Amino acid sequence: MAKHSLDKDKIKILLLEGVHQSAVDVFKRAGYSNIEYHKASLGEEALIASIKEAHFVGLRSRTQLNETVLSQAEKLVGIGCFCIGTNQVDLDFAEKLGVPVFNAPFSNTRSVAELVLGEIIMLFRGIPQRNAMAHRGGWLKSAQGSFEARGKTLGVIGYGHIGTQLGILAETLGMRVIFFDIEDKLSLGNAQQIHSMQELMSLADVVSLHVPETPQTQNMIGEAEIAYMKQGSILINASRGTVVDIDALASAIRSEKLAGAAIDVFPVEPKSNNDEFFSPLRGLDNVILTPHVGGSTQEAQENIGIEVAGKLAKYSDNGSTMTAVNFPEVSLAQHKNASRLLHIHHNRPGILIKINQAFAEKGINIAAQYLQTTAEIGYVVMEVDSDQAEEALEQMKAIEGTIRTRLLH
Ligand SMILES: NC(=O)c1ccc[n+]([C@@H]2O[C@H](COP(=O)([O-])OP(=O)(O)OC[C@H]3O[C@@H](n4cnc5c(N)ncnc54)[C@H](O)[C@@H]3O)[C@@H](O)[C@H]2O)c1
Ligand SMILES: O=C(O)CC[C@@H](O)C(=O)O
Repeated sequence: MAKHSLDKDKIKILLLEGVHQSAVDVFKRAGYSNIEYHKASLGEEALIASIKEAHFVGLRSRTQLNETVLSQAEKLVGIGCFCIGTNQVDLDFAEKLGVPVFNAPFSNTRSVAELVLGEIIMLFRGIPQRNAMAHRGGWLKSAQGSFEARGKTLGVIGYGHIGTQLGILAETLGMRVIFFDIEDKLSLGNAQQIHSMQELMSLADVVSLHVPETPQTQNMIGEAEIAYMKQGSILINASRGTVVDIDALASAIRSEKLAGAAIDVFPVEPKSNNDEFFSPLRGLDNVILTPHVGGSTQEAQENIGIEVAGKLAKYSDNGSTMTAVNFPEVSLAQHKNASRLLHIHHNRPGILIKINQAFAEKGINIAAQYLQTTAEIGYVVMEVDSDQAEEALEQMKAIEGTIRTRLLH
């Protein structure tokens, strides 16, 4: 097991939003016992108080790691988003601080695809409104507005990990699948790429959104886009709440332009299960409202816990940053018979030369060296003899442009 310049029991790991026990198990197996665990997200004040002493923080989609919070997190070494989305973290600011952000890009994608498939069937059959009526004592036994999914067209917007899996699942029901993506994508099954979103929306019986939150996807579906959709079609959003203009959707449901919708994500979501959920969609029986649970299955959460905790423990133990979303990616095996120095710096010309010069002047032998950069920062990993490591660390710290350094024995 790697020795650290800081003992492992002094490394504080802050876990928020009830991340799965599998994450705690991974950290404990890796020797990290100083874990502060919270079942819910923390308000900004409490978050700042807890994150101040934390070396690693793990969160899901509710916690906002903005500039104000990150500025107070002076000891922070790494961030783990125990989900796919990373929009809740100010990634650029974290990068400037030299803090890599990791996520779980695949682990819950099947869960989302399965939920959406189920919603497609339910909405085509008009089940949400029949269910709601039955709960109120009504009885809506009629084939009116009730259809099979077979033979209908599914339009997927954002044909990534979720969109592709949904497409394959929908084809097994006999649906025709078309998709729109800003990238040219390999079509799986018989799916067909459509190069205009407007055209896709006018062809599909059900449109399902699977795009990330970006400036381009902000309110991507509003009144004008809904107007292109087929009369009596269905809209599903399990991506991010900012993608759909909810007022426009509510009025399309009321006017019966759309026959139904399923929405899992909202522009403003309650901070905890004890807070009230407000939405213009409340009370519309043909809209399935779910509390951002697309990826919330036992299978997904357990796998995410293992994946993200594993990435954080690895970065802590040996400096590996593979799959970090805001940071130069370096894949490193465990170091043996040497100490490893990690140097994060502003990406300016000549820094590596300066480090090498400083080491040469002090007679520090470099056993291995790795460098990766982004436009903003550079990440150098060096291996030196352990008896020269402290001296090497001092030399590195003195280099102009250094953001932070770490020493792993
Ligand atoms: N509801 C949930 O619980 C839940 C769970 C997991 C993921 N998500 C959300 O779903 C999103 C998609 O997940 P994924 O794993 O499929 O991501 P992904 O990155 O694999 O796929 C996203 C796709 O969207 C495309 N895209 C990006 N911008 C676009 C645009 N403006 N127009 C059209 N296409 C665009 C990309 O090229 C990519 O193919 C995530 O970003 C996350 O926000 C929600
Ligand atoms: O678990 C969560 O809170 C977020 C789930 C989902 O939106 C994701 O981004 O993976």
